[in-house]
Amino acid sequence: MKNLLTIAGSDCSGGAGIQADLKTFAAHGTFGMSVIVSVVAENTSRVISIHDIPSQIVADQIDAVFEDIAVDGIKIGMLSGADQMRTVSEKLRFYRPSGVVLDPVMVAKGGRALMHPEALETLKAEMLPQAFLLTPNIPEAEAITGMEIHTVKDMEKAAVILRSMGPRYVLVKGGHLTGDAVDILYDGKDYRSFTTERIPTKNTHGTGCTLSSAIAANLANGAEVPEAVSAAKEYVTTAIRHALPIGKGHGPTNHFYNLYKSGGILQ
Ligand SMILES: Nc1ncnc2c1ncn2[C@@H]1O[C@H](COP(=O)(O)OP(=O)(O)OP(=O)(O)O)[C@@H](O)[C@H]1O
Ligand SMILES: Cc1ncc(CO)c(N)n1
Repeated sequence: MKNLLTIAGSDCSGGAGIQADLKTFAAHGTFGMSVIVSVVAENTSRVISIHDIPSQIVADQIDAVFEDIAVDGIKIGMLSGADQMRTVSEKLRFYRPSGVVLDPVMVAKGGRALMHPEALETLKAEMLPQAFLLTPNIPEAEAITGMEIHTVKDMEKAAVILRSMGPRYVLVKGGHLTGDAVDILYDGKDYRSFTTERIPTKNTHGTGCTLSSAIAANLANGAEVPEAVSAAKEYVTTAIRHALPIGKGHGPTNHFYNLYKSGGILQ
């Protein structure tokens, strides 16, 4: 069994962040571990408050994992500020894990910032060069590149700019456009698009976290990048199709349907 680590924020309502990542890891038959960078008091409707864990405790959590357990795959999600980014970046340079999937989380579905806007330059300088695969959604890709994205062609242009900032692969997610849900993967040479029909639902809390964790798990389980993305896209689509209508806002993705499908749950 492979060991997967998520470095991200905690969503107490269970739909996004660390909680979505650990559920996704388990559904992929991997052993999930977590380094909590921020505790977010949030639910399907709103973010109430954000408490950043002190940098030393973030660093200690990373040491605790790496000094003891082989890390086969890693996903990085919400990093609220420049301090958190510098701490994580320093530890990545020290431990040099391979296959870092970086989801540059900036804003929650309800609109509240999960990353301080002043940290954008640190994200670019410290984090992007360490990413094997970067998975921005449209607003994140716009913020990092400074360009507007309205079409799949724009997504391709943004992917080129993003890749020039360091990551080996870029996956621009099209969840925020209209029409089919199209994601674009760029490897420096070719584009590959991953397309599914848009599911008419408001229950999309945690889709990005689910997708990036599924990619990290698939990579650790031995898939090549296009196959890892393709299988993760299928995973998140199933998780959205069966998303749970719980809470008053954007309900969470459903990991259990994927488990039923894979035979991981016997009934
Ligand atoms: N309504 C939908 N139907 C089908 N697929 C969707 C839908 N919404 C998003 N997706 C897909 O879900 C994945 C996550 O994309 P999205 O753009 O929603 O990420 P995100 O905004 O980072 O999510 P998060 O809310 O976790 O921050 C992508 O593969 C995207 O194409
Ligand atoms: C902790 C956390 N990470 C990521 C997201 C984005 O979905 C969220 N809402 N909360």
